[in-house]
Amino acid sequence: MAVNSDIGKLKKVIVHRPGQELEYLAPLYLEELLFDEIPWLERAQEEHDLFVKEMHKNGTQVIYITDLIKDVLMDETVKRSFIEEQLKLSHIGNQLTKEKVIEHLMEQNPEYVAKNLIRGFKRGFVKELKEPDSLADIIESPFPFYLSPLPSMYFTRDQGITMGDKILISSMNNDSRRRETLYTKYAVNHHPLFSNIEPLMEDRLPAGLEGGDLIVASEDLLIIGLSERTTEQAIEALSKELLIDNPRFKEILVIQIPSKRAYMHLDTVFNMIDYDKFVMYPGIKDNTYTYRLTAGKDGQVKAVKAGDLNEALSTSLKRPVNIIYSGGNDPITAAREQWSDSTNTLALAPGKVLAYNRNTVTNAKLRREGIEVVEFEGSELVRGRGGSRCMSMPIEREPLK
Ligand SMILES: NC(=[NH2+])NCCC[C@H](N)C(=O)O
Repeated sequence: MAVNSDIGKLKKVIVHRPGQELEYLAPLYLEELLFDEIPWLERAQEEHDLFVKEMHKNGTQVIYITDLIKDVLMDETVKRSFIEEQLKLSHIGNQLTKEKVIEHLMEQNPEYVAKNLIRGFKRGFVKELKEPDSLADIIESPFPFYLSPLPSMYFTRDQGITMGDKILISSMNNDSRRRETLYTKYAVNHHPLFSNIEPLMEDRLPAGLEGGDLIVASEDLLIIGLSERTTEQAIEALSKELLIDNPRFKEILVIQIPSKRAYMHLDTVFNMIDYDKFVMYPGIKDNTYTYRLTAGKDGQVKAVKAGDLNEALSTSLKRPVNIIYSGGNDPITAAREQWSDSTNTLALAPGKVLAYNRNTVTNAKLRREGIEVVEFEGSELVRGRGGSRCMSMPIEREPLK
C-alpha cells in the first residue's frame, strides 16, 4: 500500500459522507466554521454518493472514515482515549460536565460516538445528563455548542497525506478543524488497514500544514503550497524530516500563493493532472512565487528562489510541462469557476480526472488538452469550498510507469 504520485491509478481512498454536522451550521457562526453557505444535506449526500460511484467505476476501493473509527472504538481503552482527546478540544468549561459527557459517550455504541462527535453537541444537551448548575453550564454565549460540529469533515484530503508507505497526520491551522485529524490519527494508529503504513513525525509537526497544500508529484519530488493554511514553520520542519533526517524526497518545491480565503489551499488554484500537465487558476499568475528546498551540505535544508513556475516545474520534474489555465480566457469566468473548485479535480489515473460538471469552461479546456474529464454534480457539496480532490484522501495509487 503506497502513494508515490498524485496521478497514479487510484486504488484506495478514504472519504466521509457528509452527515448531520451540516444541519448544525447556522449563519451566525459560518465564518468560524469555515463555510460560506449552508448546504442542503439530503442533496449533498446524494451528490457524495455519485462522487463515490464514479470512483467505484474506476475500480477504486472507497473507505469511509467513520467505518474505520467504528471498528477501532470496539476497544474500550481506545474508545475512552479517543473521546477524552476529542473533549480536550471542546468548549466544555466545567470538569464535572466534561466527565458526564465522557461517561455518556462511553455508554453509547461505536457508531453513535463516531457520528456524533462529528455532528457536535449543543449546549442544551447537558440538561439530559445533569442539573446545569455550574457557571460554565449556564453562561450566556452566542456559540450554541459544547462540542462544535465538524462540517468540513468531508474534506478528508486535508486531514492526512500518504507519502510512499508513510502517512502524515496534518496539523490543522484553525481550531475549528483540529478534531477532524483525531479520526485520521486513531484510524492510522489502531486500524489493521494501516498495518503497513507508518505515521510520520507523530506530534512533532508545528501547526499549519494541511493536505490540500501537498502534492506528491513523484517519488523524488514533493510540492507544498505556502498558503493561508500552511506555514513556513511547518514546511521547514517537514522538509528537515523528509530531506535530511529520514530522506524520502530529493527535492521540495514550495509554491507560495496569495493568502486568501478563496484560495485557502494550493489545490484550490493549482493541481497536477498528468505526468506533465497541471491545471492552474490564471488569476494568481502574477502573485505566485516558487522556492526549491534541498539537503544542504551542513545537515540543514537549503532554500533558493526557483523563479518562473513553468521553468521550476520543468526543472524539478525533468521534463517540459504544460500548465493549463482554468476558466478560459475570460477573467470573470475563471474567477467564478475557481470559486466553484474548477482546479480541484481528483486524478483517477494519469490524464483522467473527476470534476464538478458545473465548471463547463474549464472542463472543455481540459478535454481540448487531452485530459479525460469524468463529471459529477456537486452543487451542494461545493458550498463547503472544495471539490473532488479535497473530498478524497488517497492511501494507495498504482506506481507510475
Ligand atoms: N483541500 C481543500 N481545498 N479543502 C477545502 C476545505 C474547505 C473547508 N471548508 C475549509 O475552509 O477548510
